[in-house]
Amino acid sequence: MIAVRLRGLVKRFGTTLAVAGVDLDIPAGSFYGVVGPNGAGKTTTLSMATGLLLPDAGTVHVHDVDVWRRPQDAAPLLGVLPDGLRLFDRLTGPELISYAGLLRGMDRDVLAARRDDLVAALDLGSAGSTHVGDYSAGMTKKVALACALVHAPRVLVLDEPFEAVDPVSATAIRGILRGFVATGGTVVLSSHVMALVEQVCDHVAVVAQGRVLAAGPLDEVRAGQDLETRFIDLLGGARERTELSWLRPSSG
Ligand SMILES: Nc1ncnc2c1ncn2[C@@H]1O[C@H](COP(=O)(O)OP(=O)(O)OP(=O)(O)O)[C@@H](O)[C@H]1O
Repeated sequence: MIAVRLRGLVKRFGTTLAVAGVDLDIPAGSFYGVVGPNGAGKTTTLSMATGLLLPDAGTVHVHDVDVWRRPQDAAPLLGVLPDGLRLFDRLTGPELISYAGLLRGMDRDVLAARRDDLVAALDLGSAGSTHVGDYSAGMTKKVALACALVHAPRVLVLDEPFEAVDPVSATAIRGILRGFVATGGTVVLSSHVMALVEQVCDHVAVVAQGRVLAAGPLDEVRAGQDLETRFIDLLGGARERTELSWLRPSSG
């Protein structure tokens, strides 16, 4: 069963072809990593896959629901942690989670119980009545993740979920995501940290210049190498380094 099916996705920004025809099948129950260099088109692809950015061409299906034709049916299936998300700065973390649940039309009692569970699981309680606008980058990531989880979606799409998150919280998040996948959920995440992708993901897609260079089960894609080496191979080898000869304290 396919959880997310992307076909022929294209997006241009002016003269920049950010996504140049992406086809991808993300199996249900997989922990899927999307990796690629800066500017590869990961964020643009995930934004189109989750109904946040209108594609110029192509289709997106989440559990056979066409995201762009039936957004109301697709929304309950999806939990999204977008890149650079703007949150309501004047709410506390728990208020923001409640707000996300109310927008989803959740029952208030169910919502209150889940909000408390999420605050405990993601260690957000220590922030007390601090407004989200005053949160650290890692705390912001965690509260945004809580908002993506509160309605118990079937597919989670997370843009750089571990960025700026401390190791203790990262372990907690990994545990939550692994439990979600173990019970039939699907996680799609983008990351620059190959070691993390190798540790948590069972499938991976390598994206560059808006195209998928390789995709499938992790072991197939890395083909006996570690993911970082394979990634650099796929991208045509490490770029030649420009020597910054002026940046040598000893030469001055
Ligand atoms: N709103 C926008 N307007 C103009 N160009 C954009 C916009 N969003 C993305 N781009 C361009 O599209 C290309 C793909 O960007 P995208 O953010 O999808 O890459 P990414 O793989 O997520 O990169 P990173 O790893 O650096 O976050 C880049 O060339 C970027 O400059």
